[in-house]
Parts: sequence; C-alpha cells; structure tokens
Amino acid sequence: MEIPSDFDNLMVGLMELPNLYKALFPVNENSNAHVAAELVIKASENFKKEEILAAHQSDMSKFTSWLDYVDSATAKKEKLRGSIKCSQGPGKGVLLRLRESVVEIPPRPPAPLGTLRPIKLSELHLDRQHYGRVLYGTFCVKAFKMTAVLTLLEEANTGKVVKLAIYNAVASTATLGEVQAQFPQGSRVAIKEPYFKRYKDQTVGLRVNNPGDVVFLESSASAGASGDDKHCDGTEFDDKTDLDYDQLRLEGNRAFNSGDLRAAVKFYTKSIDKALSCSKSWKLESSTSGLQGAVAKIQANEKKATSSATPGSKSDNLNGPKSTSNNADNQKRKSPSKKSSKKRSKQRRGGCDRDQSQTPMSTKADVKADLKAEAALLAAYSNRSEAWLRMNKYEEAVIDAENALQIDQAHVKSMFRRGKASHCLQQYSKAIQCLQSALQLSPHDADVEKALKEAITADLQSRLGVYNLSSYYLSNFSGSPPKCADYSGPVKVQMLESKYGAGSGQRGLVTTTSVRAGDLLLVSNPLAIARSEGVEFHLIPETRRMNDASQEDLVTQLYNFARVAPRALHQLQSLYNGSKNCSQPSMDLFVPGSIFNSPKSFKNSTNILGTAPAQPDITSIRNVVQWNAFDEQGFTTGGGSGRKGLRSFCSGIWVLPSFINHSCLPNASRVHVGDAMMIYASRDLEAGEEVCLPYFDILSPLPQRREKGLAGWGFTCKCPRCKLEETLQSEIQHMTDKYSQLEEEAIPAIHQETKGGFAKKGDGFLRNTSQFLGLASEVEALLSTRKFSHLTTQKKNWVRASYAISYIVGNSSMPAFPQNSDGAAKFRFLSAVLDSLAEVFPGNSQTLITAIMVMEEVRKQHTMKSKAFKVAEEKALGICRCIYGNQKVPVLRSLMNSMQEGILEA
Ligand SMILES: C[S@@+](CC[C@H](N)C(=O)[O-])C[C@H]1O[C@@H](n2cnc3c(N)ncnc32)[C@H](O)[C@@H]1O
Repeated sequence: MEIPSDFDNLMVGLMELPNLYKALFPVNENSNAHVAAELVIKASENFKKEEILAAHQSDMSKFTSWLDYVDSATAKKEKLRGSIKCSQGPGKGVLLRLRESVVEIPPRPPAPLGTLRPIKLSELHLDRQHYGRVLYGTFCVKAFKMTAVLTLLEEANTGKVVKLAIYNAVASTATLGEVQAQFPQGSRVAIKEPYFKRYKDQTVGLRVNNPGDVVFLESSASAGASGDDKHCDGTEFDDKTDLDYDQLRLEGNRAFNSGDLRAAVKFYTKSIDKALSCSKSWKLESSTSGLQGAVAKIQANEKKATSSATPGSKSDNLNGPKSTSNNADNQKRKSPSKKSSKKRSKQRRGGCDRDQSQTPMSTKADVKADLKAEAALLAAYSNRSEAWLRMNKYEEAVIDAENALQIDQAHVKSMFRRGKASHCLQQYSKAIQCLQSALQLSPHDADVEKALKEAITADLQSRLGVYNLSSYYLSNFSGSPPKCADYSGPVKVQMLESKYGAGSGQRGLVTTTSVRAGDLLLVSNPLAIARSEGVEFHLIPETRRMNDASQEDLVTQLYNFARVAPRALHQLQSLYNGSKNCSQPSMDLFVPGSIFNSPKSFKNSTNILGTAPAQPDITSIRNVVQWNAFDEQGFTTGGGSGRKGLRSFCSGIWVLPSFINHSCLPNASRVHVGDAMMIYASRDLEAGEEVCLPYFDILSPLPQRREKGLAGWGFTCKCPRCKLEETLQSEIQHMTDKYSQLEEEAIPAIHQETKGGFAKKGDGFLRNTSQFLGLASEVEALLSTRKFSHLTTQKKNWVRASYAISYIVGNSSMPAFPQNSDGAAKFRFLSAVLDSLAEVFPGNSQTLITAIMVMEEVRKQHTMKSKAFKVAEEKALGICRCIYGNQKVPVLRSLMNSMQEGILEA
C-alpha cells in the first residue's frame, strides 16, 4: 500500500473523506460523496453509535495495511536496535543535544479524579476544555493508532458514542497489538477535563493530550490492589467475586496471555486475598516462626506490594515498554510446590509450626484446604511477580517472588523471577545468588543458565568496567552489539558553582582519580531512546516541532517509565531542568548495586534524597528532555557489510552523561555500543578535573559557537580557547566573515555537486573547494605573521581548529600525490590541520579521519615499512584510542580500516 506522503501530518480523521464516506454509506445514486460526508459529520455531532462505529472500523481497516507496514518496519528497527555506533564524516561525531524540539501543550496541574464533577456527552461544548469535569464511558471498539491512538467512547447508560483521540500515549513504534493491549476494548474509563473539538475532517470528538487524563476504572492494578469495589462513577466492578481463588488466578493468566497485564495483576491480587482468607490455620496463627513466620512476612510484604502499586495508580493507564510474550502459568520449569507444600503440611500436622494449644484441632478438611490455598497462593504470587516484571515494576516483582519463596523456598520459577528482577534493578550479585540457586535445583534449565551468564557478565562490567568489545569491533560492527551494563568509573557529580557562577546551580562531572587518555570513565544505558531510520532529525522552525515524532516519543517513554520505576523518576528529577535550584545528587542514584537499586531501601529513600519523589508530570519531563537529550547519528550495519546500510538517528536520555558540561576543548569522547553510551577520557586528566564533551560543532569560529551555545542551552562557553579567540577577535574577524560566506554559499553548492557521489562531482566542485583552500592559506599566512608570534603552537592550533573545515574541504581541491607536483604542500596542509584537531578535539572521528588521510599520504610517499609511516600510524592509533578507549592494537587497526572504508564509500 502506498503511504501518503503527508501521513504524519494528518491529524485525526479520514483521508479523502467524501469518496470514502460514499463507499461507506451508499446513499442514493443522485447524491454525491459530500452528502455522505455530511451524514457522518452529523452522526458525530449527535453521538450516533452505529455510524460512528462504522466510520471507525473503516478507518481502521483502511490503515491496517499501513499498520502492517509499520509493524514490519518496527520489527526491522528492533533488529537494527543498537547498531548505532560512533558517527563519522565531517560534522559527525559531534555531540548534538536537542533543545527546542518540544510539542507545546499548556502545563496544567493534574486534577484528582475525586474532585471532578461528572459531565454528559450532551453537555459538552465545542472547542472547550471542560475544567473540573469528568466524562465516564467504555471503549466500545478496538483502538488503532495514527498520530494519536483512536478509539470510541460509549457513554454509560445512554449508548451515545464519541470519537476519542489520545495523544502522547504510545511510542511511535508501537504495534497495533500494543496499542490495543494498552487501550483494550471494554475498558471502563474516566476522561478527566475533556476537551471537545471539531477535527480536520469536520467530525467532532474528544482530544486528550495528556494520557494521564484517561483513567482506567476497571483494569488497573490499583483497582485490584487497593481493594476498591466501586468505580468513581459509583458503578460496581465486574470483579468476578463469585469465583474462587483458583478461578481468579486462571482469570489472571487469561488476562496475562492476552497482554492485559493490569487486569492480570488485579485478578492475581484477588486470588491472593481469597487464598489468604481461606486458610483457617493462617488466620489463627500468630507466631513468627516456621510457616506462621512466613505468612506474617508475606502479609507484611503484601501490604508493601499493594501500597506501592497504589500511588497515582488510579490513573495508571500506561504500560511500561513492551515485553516479550510468555505464558505466566507456563510450567516448563520444575515446580516443586506441591511436593514441598505437602512436606510443610506434614510438618504442621506434626506440630512443628502449629501451636496446638492455641488453635482448635485441625480437621483433615482444614489441612487439605490449607494445602490447596497454599499452592494457589504460591502460583498467584509467582505469576504476579512475572506480570510486575513485564510492567517494569521490578520492586514489586521482587516482593512477590519473595512472597512465593516464603511459601516454597525451592520454587525455581520464583527464584528465577527474583533473579531477573534483581538484574533489572542492577543488583547483580543478588541476581547471581538467586539464579545460582535456581540452577542448582534445575541444573539444565537453559533460560536460567542464560540469565545467570548475563548476570555474571553484568556484575563484572559494572564493578570493574571490563567490557569485551573486541569481537564486535573486529567484525566491523556486525551482529548484535554486546550488552554493556552501567558502570560508574572514576567520576562523580559535583556542584561547580565556583566555575560556572555562584548561585547558578550548575553541577558537572569530575574525575575522582587521575586517568590516562583512553581510560573508560563511565558506561550508561538510556532511560529511554527514540529512533528513526534514515530520517534526519531536525527542527521545523515554524512549528518548533521535530520533523518526526521522535521527541514526543521520548517524552512518552520517559513518562511511562517514571510512573513505574521510582529510581528512574528520582534520576529524571535530578537532571537539569533550566532552574537554578539544582542540588548535588547522591552518586548512589547512578551507581549499579547501590542502595537506591534495592527495592526496600528505595521506598524509604525520600529522606536520603531530601525530597519525596513526586509523580512524573509530562511538562517537567519535556523540560528534562529539552535540556538533556543526546542525539546520535550513525550508520547501521546492513547485512554484515559494515558501515553500509541505512543511516540511523536517535535521541535519548542517558542520565549520568547528562551531567557533563560543554567545552570547546573537550577532554572526553562518547561511543555507542548498542544503546549503551561509553564515555572515555580523550586526554590525560588530573584527579578533580571536570569532564567535558562538545554539545555542538566546535570546529567553527567563535561567533558561530557562541550562537549555538546561547540559543541551544543558554550559556556562553568560557573555555580557554573561547577566551583566546575573544582577545583575537579584531585580527581574525575577516576570516570568520569569509568562513560564514563560504558556509552559506559554497557548502550547499558542493553538496549539490557531490550528490551523485564523489566520482560524479560537477564542474563547480573544484572552484568551490579551492575557495576553502584559499581561506586555509589565509589562516596559515596570518598565523605566521609577527602579530601572532607571541602565541604558542598550542594556541595557534586552537585558532586553526576554528577554520579546520576549510583545510579539510580545501584538501579535496588539491590533486593527490603523485599527480600533484607539489605533494608536499598537500601533506603540509593535512599535517597542520591534524595537529590542530588532535590538540582541540582528540576524541573525534573527524580527527581520526584526518590522521588516516595523513597516514595514506605518507604511505604513498614512502612505504609502509618506513619510519615516517610508523610515526603516522602511531598517531592515528593514539587518536583511535581516544575515541574507542584502550583496545588492543589489532582492534584499533580494524576500527581504523572500517573508518577508512567509510571514507572511501563517501
Ligand atoms: C545537560 S546540562 C549539563 C549539566 C548541568 N550543568 C547540571 O547541573 O545538571 C546542560 C546545561 O548545563 C549548563 N552548561 C553546560 N555547559 C556549560 C558551559 N560550558 N558553560 C556554562 N554552562 C554550561 C547549561 O545551563 C546547560 O543548559
């Protein structure tokens, strides 16, 4: 199916309305399509169920093939996930941070549901947001997604239906299945402060900008967990109270398998409640030893699990990132529950756990009932743990796995789930301990073995910073990138007001020990990442929106994640948000395995952090994204052919790297291995030195850099290079003017001429590139005048770097050695710019490319065995180490080869 070019711009509604409606509602032959359209518009205004439903179904089927396309594209993207790697080529490898790319939605504090007055469909006014009101209804169709999630809401008791568009609710990559799992047909919901509008297609309906305004009344975990028996509108839950605990658990499994995790949690919770109340002995026992002790612990845990699910969960309508499908009740792994239950029951009967004097004599039936309830409880806790895991509620997953293990300490599945949840919480040693125990009980379980191996690797990585990237690099980035766990190396976040101004609230990242160039400083995995394959991100100035949905996708992902993961919420709240009230966060917030990763201590962490974690709100998340998102562009591997293939672009939030400030003389580099961001020192650093990265293209003159720093992030860089250029401003202004002119005129012309590849470059190519060469010559001439004789070589290199692109582009206008009669001139130029780049920007791919070009020139002029070549190669290897860290020489050579291939391809 052909995808309309303006697809993304289509808001809600139908395309080619008249024709489509004509087909949909065949009116008499004399009437035209517009009449049909009118009918649908009228139907929408009168909330007529049948017609609105038919239009929705048609919309949906019309876009099914498009959605299929999206689904397969998503699958492709998933496959490509993590293939992002360090960028290359001029202007690439530069850290760009997104700044102005937010969709504006007026900030408004969330209104608690209980404070809102119900409103009816017939009372809605067009183009009005109904503050203080709430609309109740049921999703009466399957949802689908265009720019927004589209579904229909049927009003309770009236049968009236209205179209509903929910924005910012799902990731742009969400599949149809995920959308429908998140907004299941039949869900009873409350729409807070409904906004009623006329869509582009002239039909009317509701628009929800903040997905938190859609409150699920029935299928939310909180509904089950908090034990509420009524909806906010007073209607009863269909909570299947007539079912027993086994049936309730099976209902949970059914919901789990259909992807409705919230409903699954609700049913498991009800099953647990029933099983607990059914057990006679448990109700009677008060001792804390043996099984009674276990029960007491469970009940305490149970309280924690349910209360932790409660805050804000009435509006908990968003699932976390998607999960893989698996059957919660899959009994593949050995489940010793029955056996051990019997054993324990025997113990009880023998008087081991039960205080016979306090309790009436157990009848056989009591014991049997206890046994049955115990087995049911075990399964429900264990399955609820899996459901929490998939909802990214790792703390709750731990608690429930522990509940299950209190009943049966040899329950392999629960041990496995406890291990997985610990891994997700970055508690790797605990994960190893659980998984080892699981493996002892079930020695050949491949899933447990795999999880254990991963936990051991992650543990080593996070403690020692040891990552084996050799085979990935040697294979030219083919295959899946290795998983890299977070590592917080010799760095810490520190207040830097003495450097950036008293009261500025600025923090930065500083080294805790001295480090050498190429040492690993930290590894960070993103809290969220949005990507687009082959489409370059850029800001559309008129709308102040990105050209794709990536930015909003990022905000939505973060919002969803922060709602379920307290640590993520704390981390987001620690990031710079444009205010001066920033404080120094505890490093424990970022270090894997620290107390903040522990579910129990995390829940009490408010005192340690100073402020209680508020619920996330989308406006503050947008702010955080605005100031902290990293943008990465690179090449994805195409069928193992190295750097060929689609270019990919992504933006994301990597927490610890977000504390790194900008400098035009950066001393660190970043490389992406899969989603993980590795930060290496690109210079030798003293203990206590600030780690800096460039936020934008620093190979440009001072005024350009100033503009970018100010417009993008509101700061003026005061690094020594900027200060020097400030003092030289009058002497170098004419070069800056010429640079700007060339940037505006010659660069687009060169792009045009090289569109068909460098082999097909047009006539103007030489003319334009030689203009750059002219500017580079001017820079060289100026730097050798007496006016500049007081400058050290280092400082001359700082100035040269601001015009470095003239050298690099200009170089293309010089015929290569040996055709060039003055090969030495070309070499001198390249060497000069290489020294400058190595001085200013050692951890950069452009610097490495230049070093490789120099190496090539030396190879042509001498031989590979010559001393000159060895020197040139050593220099290039050193730069490669500044980018990719201390890899072995063959690995560095391989990286340089793949970069060279990239240059040749370009
Ligand atoms: C991503 S944050 C960096 C961390 C931030 N300093 C903090 O305290 O969290 C970006 C913000 O840091 C500040 N910043 C970064 N580099 C700077 C520099 N070279 N000079 C002054 N402020 C800088 C600016 O306010 C910028 O908007």
